This record gives sequence, C-alpha cells and structure tokens, in this order.
Amino acid sequence: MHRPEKPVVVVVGSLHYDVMIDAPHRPHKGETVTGYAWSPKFGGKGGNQAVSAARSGTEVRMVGAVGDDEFGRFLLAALEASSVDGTRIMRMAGMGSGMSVAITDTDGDYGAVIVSGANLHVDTVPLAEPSLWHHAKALILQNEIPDAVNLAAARAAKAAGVFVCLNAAPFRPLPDELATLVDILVVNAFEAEALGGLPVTDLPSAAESARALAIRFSCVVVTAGGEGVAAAECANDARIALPARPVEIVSTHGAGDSFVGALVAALVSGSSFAESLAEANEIAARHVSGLR
Ligand SMILES: Nc1ncnc2c1ncn2[C@@H]1O[C@H](COP(=O)(O)OP(=O)(O)OP(=O)(O)O)[C@@H](O)[C@H]1O
Repeated sequence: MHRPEKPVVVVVGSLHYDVMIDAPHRPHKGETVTGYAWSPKFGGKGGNQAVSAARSGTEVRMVGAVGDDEFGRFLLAALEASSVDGTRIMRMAGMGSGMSVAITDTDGDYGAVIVSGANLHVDTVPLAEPSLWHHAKALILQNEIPDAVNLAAARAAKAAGVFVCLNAAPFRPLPDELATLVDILVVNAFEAEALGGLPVTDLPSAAESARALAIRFSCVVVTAGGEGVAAAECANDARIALPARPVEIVSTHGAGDSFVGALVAALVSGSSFAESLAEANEIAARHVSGLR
C-alpha cells in the first residue's frame, strides 16, 4: 500500500489565471488607459494555498476545475511544477478557466475583476474517493467555489477523520452547517469584522476580534497585514498575538494564501499551534518581501 513519506494535505478550491497589469492609473468610465506592462500569474486562492503547502514540504492533493483552454493548461502545468497532485482537477469542456485581471497604479493601489468560470462547476465526485483522503491530515477550503462543494468536502473530511481549515475569503455569509464542521477559521481584518468579529485596526484589536469569533469557532486566526496575526482558543495556546516581521515590501498580493498554506503544512508536520503560527507569520513576511 502507498504510504506517503510526507504529511498529506487536501485542498479543494479555486484556480485562476491572473493577468497583472501596471498602469499610470485605473481607467475611469469610457476611458482607455495605456499601461506599462502585463504579466500572467498562477492564481486562485485554492491554487496559491496548495502551492504554499507543497513548498512547506507536504504532499498536496487538489480538487478543482479549469476550462478546456490554454489558461487551464497553464494552471495545471504550474501545479505540476510545484509537485501538487492535480489529477483530480476536472477540465470542463466548453467552459472558460477562472480568470482575474488586476490593474496596479503608480501608487501601488490596485483594482481587480474576477471571472469564476469553471470554478463554479467543481465536481463533488472526487470527494467521495477514499484515495483522496488516504493518509490525509488536513483539508483547506476557501470561498471561491460554491458553498455546496465546500460543504460536501468538509463532510467527507470529517468522515475521514481529517481536520478542516476554512479561509473564509472573500467574505460571504457562512452556512451554519459548514461553520460547525470548521476546526480552524482563518480570516483577514475585513472578513473578521464581516463575520461578526470586532473592527481590526492593530494587533490588540485583531486579538479581540479573534476572541469574539471564538464563541462560534473552536480556533480562530485573524491576520492583520503588516500588523501581524492573532489567534484565539486554538488547541492549548488559548490566545496568541504575533507582530509581523518587519520587511521591505515588494508586494502584499497573495500574503494571506502564503500564510494559510504554511500554517496548515506546519500543523500537519507535527508543530504545535503556536509554532505553526510563528512559522506562517515568517513565511508570509518572506512572501511580502519577494523572497518566496
Ligand atoms: N507588510 C507586511 N509585513 C510583514 N508581513 C506581512 C505584511 N503584510 C502581510 N504580512 C503577513 O501576511 C499575513 C496575511 O496578511 P493579510 O492580513 O494582509 O492577508 P490577506 O488580506 O488575506 O492578504 P491577500 O488578500 O493580499 O492575500 C499577515 O498576518 C502577516 O503574517
């Protein structure tokens, strides 16, 4: 029987082909702006978190969907290059892959449009395959695929004895049943407040917000960008607040995904919750500074 040498993480989630554009400013109504440069980027919260967990040394199996197009081929090749098992990712005939276009202006502010495409049609059939859960220790979910798929994945994970980490991003109301199946909730400042936490302006308020959300969830992690990260009621480390590592910022894009993948990878590798949080805080800072 196949016994993986590395701890196994399952990611069920989104894949997007990201088009990143640098321009003097974002277009106003009816305006055409001449940009400076564009580049394609592998993306989607599911894909980014899968790659981050694999980089942290875990075996990662991903369930998702891409279109039957060039962009889907790019996304699958990128997963393979990062050693993520993408054999359960459906290629949907006659459908476009998920895509986002992000325009960053000279001040570094950006605006984006996301088209979910194939991500809205992730098949739940692979979730029932015992091979998906074989030796798995964790499931990571986000909010870029339908709730019904997240729910089916969380139920299957629980049946297999696997813990569930939900990165509730982007914000949308959380179905009650899904909330009861979540072992670790990870949210940023905006999502924390939208889910009923307190407004987050700094590290102490992130800690307060995590504590407020811990009434509903057994373990809550609130990421607070350059302020750091706070957690409440996770395992035996009831309350933790860690300042962000001071780094030169190259881009904060995807910091949250880097954090989630690294956190879960550290947990399934046997680190304590406090150690895993510190490791993820460190890795996300490296991501922000362009070193990972
Ligand atoms: N400026 C920064 N300096 C150091 N670390 C940072 C910085 N910004 C983010 N981080 C790290 O990344 C984590 C996640 O950041 P953040 O709260 O901005 O997530 P997010 O809003 O989900 O990000 P994104 O949507 O851009 O992926 C932080 O808790 C911190 O560990």
